[in-house]
Amino acid sequence: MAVPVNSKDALLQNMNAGDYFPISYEELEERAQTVMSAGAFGYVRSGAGGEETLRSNRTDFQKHSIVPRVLTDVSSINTSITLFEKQYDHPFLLAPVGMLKLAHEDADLAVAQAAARYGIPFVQSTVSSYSIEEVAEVSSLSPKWFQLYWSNNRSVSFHMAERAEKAGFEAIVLTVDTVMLGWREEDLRNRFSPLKLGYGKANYESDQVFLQSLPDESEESIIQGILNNIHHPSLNWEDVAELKKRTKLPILLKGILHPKDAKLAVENGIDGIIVSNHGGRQLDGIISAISALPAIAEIVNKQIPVLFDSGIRRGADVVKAIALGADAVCIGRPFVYALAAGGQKGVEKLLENLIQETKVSISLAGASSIAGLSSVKLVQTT
Ligand SMILES: Cc1cc2nc3c(=O)[nH]c(=O)nc-3n(C[C@H](O)[C@H](O)[C@H](O)COP(=O)(O)O)c2cc1C
Ligand SMILES: CCCCCCC(=O)C(=O)O
Repeated sequence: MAVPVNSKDALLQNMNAGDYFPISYEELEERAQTVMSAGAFGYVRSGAGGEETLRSNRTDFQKHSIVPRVLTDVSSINTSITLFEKQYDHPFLLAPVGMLKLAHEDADLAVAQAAARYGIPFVQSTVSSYSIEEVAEVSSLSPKWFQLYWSNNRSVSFHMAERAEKAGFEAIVLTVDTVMLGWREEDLRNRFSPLKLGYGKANYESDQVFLQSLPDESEESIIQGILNNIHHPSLNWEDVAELKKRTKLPILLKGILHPKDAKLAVENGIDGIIVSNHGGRQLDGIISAISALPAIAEIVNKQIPVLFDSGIRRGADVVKAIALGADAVCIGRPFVYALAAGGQKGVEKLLENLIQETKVSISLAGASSIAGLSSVKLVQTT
């Protein structure tokens, strides 16, 4: 399958394609709903509480409008970015999403291979459906980062980071907004718990330090052990400092929304941050991620990379987030739905469309590079 190089090629390719594959986020979500169980789909789609934040992640994007420039010669577009001294062709990563077997049997293996095809970093979750080593095996030469969920037993956290480093992962993303799971009404309604179903156990059942902490290695003990480990309300800056001492990899904190925490991250020598509200899945009623971004970008002032997620659905969203100060964005739910709808090929199709739509959006905004987006004007409406 050739990768389209502009919107005309994409249109032709789509016209010649056999089966229709959903293009928009809305169509993808609809398709995913038809192939996933109600519990699994509800888990992916939903947000915490009354889903106010899930909604504002989108509606606040719509409050920012691009004021495009014309006659700027956009015949040559460069969408590459550099993070931690490595260059990537596209300004996006795939956000960590746990328990991907809920969407497709091939889960992380399919997604890692799709991302590899475009040189897009895949961020593997701690609660992934395949282990760190299994993902490394299918994507040995391509960029991948590891997302760490802190564990009550610190030695388990340090050991997971060590395994990721050994397996060739290039950064550690420590998620700091999920010290406990948010109040998720949809899952309560559906009586749905993917952790209890065992979809997120791959990294635990293959971790000697974790296994040694259990009374025995039965399935029941493993699941109970994960549940005990994953609830980690005491996580604090000292733990982060300790983690930093234990790994050579850059560490990013995911889930930063307050400028003071962004400042503390810089002061504590953290290598990067991800502005995110976890896709509205943690605390409901909090600031949308896009509203939090400008003040954080301002305080960080380019000292470390600022990544962004929660609400990216289209190329124009990528333009807006970068114009508001992000260095790169992470894609979440769209790739989960694409995985459910078409496995690895589905994720590839999504990425192709997103790459293409982002290029078109950057060009039509009047810029020709990611750096050029910082001077694209946005106006805010209420
Ligand atoms: C089903 C699902 C599982 C997720 N699992 C994780 C996870 O294991 N670790 C993590 O840091 N974030 C996790 N996230 C949050 C994503 O990394 C990301 O912040 C979020 O999906 C962004 O919002 P969006 O999907 O609406 O764009 C998960 C999100 C979803 C939808
Ligand atoms: C307390 C950690 C459970 C992680 C579940 C995966 C996740 O992040 C999610 O949003 O769901």
